[in-house]
Amino acid sequence: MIPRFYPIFDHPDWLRRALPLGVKFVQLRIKDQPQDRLREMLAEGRDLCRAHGAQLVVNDHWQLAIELGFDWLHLGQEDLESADLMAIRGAGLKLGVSTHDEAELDRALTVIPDYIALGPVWPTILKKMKWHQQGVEKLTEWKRLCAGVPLVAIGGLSVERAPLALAAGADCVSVVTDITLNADPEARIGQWLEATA
Ligand SMILES: Cc1ncc(COP(=O)(O)OP(=O)(O)O)c(N)n1
Ligand SMILES: Cc1nc(C(=O)O)sc1CCOP(=O)(O)O
Ligand SMILES: [Mg+2]
Repeated sequence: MIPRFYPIFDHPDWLRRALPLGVKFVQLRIKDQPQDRLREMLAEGRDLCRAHGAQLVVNDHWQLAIELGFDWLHLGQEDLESADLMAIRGAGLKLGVSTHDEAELDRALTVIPDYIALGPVWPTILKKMKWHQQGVEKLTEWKRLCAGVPLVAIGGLSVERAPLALAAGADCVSVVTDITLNADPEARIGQWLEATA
């Protein structure tokens, strides 16, 4: 089973702030960086997480996840199209997969993922998406359809909404802007840890 709290950050500097507070499962979601810089940032994140006994999930960059000896990878449906799943599994990577509708869930289940993410449960301001808001009822449905695969709720989560997502069936709650746009991110992470303990 994965930890219940799963923040996502776009720079290892965030890990320097979050890991000492007790975050144990975290994603680096880095877009639009040159390959060399990306490699440096991921390696830095890997070393920071190892030093704190935390698990780091790499978003998107499956070749670098293999090259840098990561344990976890997250792929969306489009990422799955081009990823070499044999190589990913051969490297021992655990795999999380995004889903937004039943066709995507069916596709995700074929790769025997280590978690499935459903989103956006609430509207998100982080990125433009085809889906507006899935609602917590869909988490309950997904929990049943996931047949034992851990379920991650993502999209518009906040400290206040996290208990609703967990009560509806999510095993884990994932979050970006409720932390990164907060005036006091460290204090907000503390509230998240308390709400998901
Ligand atoms: C935990 C988690 N869930 C969903 C996503 C989204 O992945 P994807 O659909 O590939 O979109 P991008 O994040 O790559 O823009 C995620 N990263 N993490
Ligand atoms: C990266 C991502 N993926 C989503 C999905 O539904 O697949 S929602 C999302 C953004 C999550 O950010 P916030 O917590 O700020 O809403
Ligand atoms: Mg992706």
